[in-house]
Amino acid sequence: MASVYDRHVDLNGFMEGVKKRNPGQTEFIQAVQEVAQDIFEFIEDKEEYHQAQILRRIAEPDRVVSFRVCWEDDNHNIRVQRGWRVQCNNAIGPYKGGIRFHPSVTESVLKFLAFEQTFKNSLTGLPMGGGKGGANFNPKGKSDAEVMRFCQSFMTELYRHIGPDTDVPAGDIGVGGREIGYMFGQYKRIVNRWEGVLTGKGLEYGGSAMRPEATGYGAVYFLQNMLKHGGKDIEGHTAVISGSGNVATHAAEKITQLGGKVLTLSDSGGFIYDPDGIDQEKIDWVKHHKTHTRGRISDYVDHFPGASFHGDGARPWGVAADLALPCATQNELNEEEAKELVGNGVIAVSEGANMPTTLEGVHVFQEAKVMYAPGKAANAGGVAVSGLEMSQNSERISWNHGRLGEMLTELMEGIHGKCVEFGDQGDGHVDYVKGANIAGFKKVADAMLAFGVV
Ligand SMILES: NC(=O)C1=CN([C@@H]2O[C@H](COP(=O)(O)OP(=O)(O)OC[C@H]3O[C@@H](n4cnc5c(N)ncnc54)[C@H](O)[C@@H]3O)[C@@H](O)[C@H]2O)C=CC1
Ligand SMILES: O=C(O)CCC(=O)C(=O)O
Repeated sequence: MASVYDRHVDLNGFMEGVKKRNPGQTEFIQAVQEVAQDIFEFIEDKEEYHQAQILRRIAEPDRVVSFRVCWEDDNHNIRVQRGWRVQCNNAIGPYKGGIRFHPSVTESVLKFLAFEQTFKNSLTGLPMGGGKGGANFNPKGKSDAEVMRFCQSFMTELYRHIGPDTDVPAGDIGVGGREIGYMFGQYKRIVNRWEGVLTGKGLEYGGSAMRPEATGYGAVYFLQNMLKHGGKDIEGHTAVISGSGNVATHAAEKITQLGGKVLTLSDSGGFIYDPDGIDQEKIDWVKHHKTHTRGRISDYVDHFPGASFHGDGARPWGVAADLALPCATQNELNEEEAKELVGNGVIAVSEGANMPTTLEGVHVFQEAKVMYAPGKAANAGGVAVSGLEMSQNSERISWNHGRLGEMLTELMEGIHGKCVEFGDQGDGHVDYVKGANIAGFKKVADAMLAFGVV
C-alpha cells in the first residue's frame, strides 16, 4: 500500500511543525530556522535524508532533563532554582557542551544552544555530540559559599545523567573555573572516581592548557583566516567587541597581539569606548576586575580616564570600526545595529558568542557581502580544546601550552576550510553561514543514516 505520509515537506511546512511542537520557544525556533533554510537547499536532491527524516530528528533533542535545585543562602533562606541538561544528539560522540548560570536561562535558550552545539562540535572534526545545560541561577552578588552550595546541589542531581563517555559538560556564561571546581569536586565525591567528566578544569586537577584562551583566540584565528582568504589582515585594523568575560577578553588579547586596536568592551550595564585602544595592561585589569573583584565594566573609566562609559544597557555597535566581535550573549546585535556596522564600513564579523546576531541582522551582513562568521564556526575553538582535554584525561597525559596552541590554530584553519568548501558562492564571496551549517550537518546526518531508525 502506498504511504500517505509526505516526507517531502517544504521549509515552511517544516518550520510550522517546529513551531507547533515547541510553543513559545523563540530562541530554539530561531536557531532551527537559521540552519533549516540552508539544509533544505542542500538535501533537495538527496532522497536518503528525506526518507530518514534526518533534519526532523536532529531538531528534536534526544532528551531534556529538568530538575529542582535547592540551596541555602547566607541568611539561611531556602532558595529553589530550576536546572536542565539538554542532550541534543550523540551520533558522533558523547554529548558535549557548556553549563550556563544566568537568570535568563530557560528551556528554549538551552535547546537552542544544544542544537547549535551539535553542528559546532561536528565542525571541529572531533568525536563530540551536542548538549548544553544550566540553571536560572544568578551568581552575581552571591558569596563564594553560596555559589559553592548551589554548584554542589546542582551536581547532586546532574551527576546521574553525565559521565566521561556519556555527556561531558563545561563552562559557559556564569560558569568559569570557580564553578567547575565546585561541581567537579562534588561529582568526584558522589561517584568516588576521578574521571574527565567536566572540561575547563583547573590545571592542577586535569584541566588543559589553552582551554581558558581557546574560544576568544579561536574566534580571532577564524577571523584571521577569513581576512586572509579575502586578501586582508588584522594588523592596523580597529575592532569593536561586546562582553567582558572569558571570550571577550581573550578575543581582545589576540586582536591586540596581532596588531589590531580594540575600542570597546561591554556588560549588561553598557559599554566602554576607549579611543586609545584597550591594550594588554587594560585587558589584564578587566580580566581581574571581572573574575576576582566581580565588578562592572563601568568602573573601567575610573582607572583609564581616556575612556567613556555609555550606560543603560547601550551596545557598542554604533562605534565605527573595521572588525566586529560580538562576545556576550544571544540576540545582542539586531538588524538596525547590523546596518549601522555596515554603514560604518565594517569588513568582517566574527561571533565569539552563540547566536549573538538576530536572523534579520544576519541577512543584513549576507546581503552586504560582509565576511560574516557565525558562532558555530567562529567560537568552536573552545569546545575543540575541551575535546583535547578529554583526550588528555583518557590518556592520563598533558600537553603543553605551545603544542595546544598549534593544535588550536590548525583546528580553526580546518573549520574555516570546511566552511569555504560548502559555502563558496563562486563569485569570490563565501557564505560562512551556509558553509558551517552544511558541513556541520553532513557528518551528523551520515552517522545517523548508518544507525538506521533510532
Ligand atoms: N566560554 C566558552 O568557552 C564559550 C562561550 N561561548 C559563548 O560566548 C558568550 C560569552 O560567554 P563567556 O565569555 O564564557 O561568559 P562569561 O560569563 O565569562 O561572560 C559573559 C559576558 O557577557 C556579558 N553579558 C551577559 N549577558 C549580557 C547581556 N544581556 N547584555 C550584555 N552583556 C551581557 C557579561 O556581562 C559578561 O561580560 C556566550 O554566548 C557563550 O555561550 C561560546 C563558545 C565557548
Ligand atoms: O567546552 C565545552 O564543552 C563547551 C563550550 C560551549 O559551551 C560552547 O561551545 O558554546
